[in-house]
Amino acid sequence: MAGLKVEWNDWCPGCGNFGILSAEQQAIQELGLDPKKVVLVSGIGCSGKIPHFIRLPASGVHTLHGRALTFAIGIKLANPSLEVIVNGGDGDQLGIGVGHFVSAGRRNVDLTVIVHNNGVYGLTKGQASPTLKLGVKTKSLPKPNINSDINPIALAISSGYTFVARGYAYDVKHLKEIIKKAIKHKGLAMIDVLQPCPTYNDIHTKEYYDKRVYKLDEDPSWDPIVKKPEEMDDKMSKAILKSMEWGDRTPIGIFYQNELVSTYEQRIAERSPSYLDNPPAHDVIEFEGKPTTDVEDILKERRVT
Ligand SMILES: Cc1ncc(C[n+]2csc(CCOP(=O)(O)OP(=O)(O)O)c2C)c(N)n1
Ligand code: SF4
Ligand SMILES: [Mg+2]
Repeated sequence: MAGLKVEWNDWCPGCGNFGILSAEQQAIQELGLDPKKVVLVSGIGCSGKIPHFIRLPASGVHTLHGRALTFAIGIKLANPSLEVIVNGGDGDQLGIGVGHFVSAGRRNVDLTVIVHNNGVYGLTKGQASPTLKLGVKTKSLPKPNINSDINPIALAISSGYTFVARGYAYDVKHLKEIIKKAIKHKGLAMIDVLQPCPTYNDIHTKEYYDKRVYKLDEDPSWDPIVKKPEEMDDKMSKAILKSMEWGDRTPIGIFYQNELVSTYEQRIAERSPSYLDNPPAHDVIEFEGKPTTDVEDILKERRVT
């Protein structure tokens, strides 16, 4: 899908996805990234259409439901010089894909993961997503939600994500700044974006969030950045506690950031010194239909003696 220019868009009027798309596009441009070195990887859902709708000559892969993160990790590890951004719904990443979401934290691959948190399965007409709270009844549910919810911020922090933030789709300027920081962060970044779905979620609307969201960065005492290893437990606990604030006052901004943890790419490079200069994507794997890769050569550096 490299360089695809799409002039249409079929999101419903007022959908929060427009704000996310705009913030993401502006973040890429303001950081001065070469769009040809940016890859957007999405799952299945309304949110999954971002790689089609972006107006930049970036590459995009619209993958399978719940599997965007696995494709993204593969792309980044094959070619660490690419900037890889994952876009997926709350159902995609915290329902069917939650196993990948959790285990990705152990590796800390240098990626940005954006969760479009609308409380519903938008594309399939409004079933409850994993972020909808117990007892809440959105308009296409016949009865109130029978399941408890997942807190994406607390889950990401406890899984090992090293940049964890929340944005609001209707505050594009603020969200853009968070996306820029997440992209610049060295390690696995997750942004939980409050994304109104005016078609199926009549509870968490723009009017609902406009009254409730407040910015963490406006509180001078809030410092989410881990600067010394001994601060880690305290900052993690404070961030998780803060993520439990919900309802009348809902915080947005950076909850936790820690660049003291090595990335998976650095860990591989320690074992295979040529990895970063000569990653797998540079290998010529076939010539005139015949494989050129000598597996013995690749395995040499990894041999356990
Ligand atoms: C393996 C698989 N299971 C189920 C589906 C059906 N399906 C498509 S999108 C979707 C949920 C979409 O919700 P979410 O991930 O929250 O994205 P949104 O549409 O809200 O952006 C489901 C269950 C599918 N496409 N593939
Ligand atoms: S169904 Fe909801 S999430 Fe999907 S495009 Fe419409 S408003 Fe957006
Ligand atoms: Mg959803």
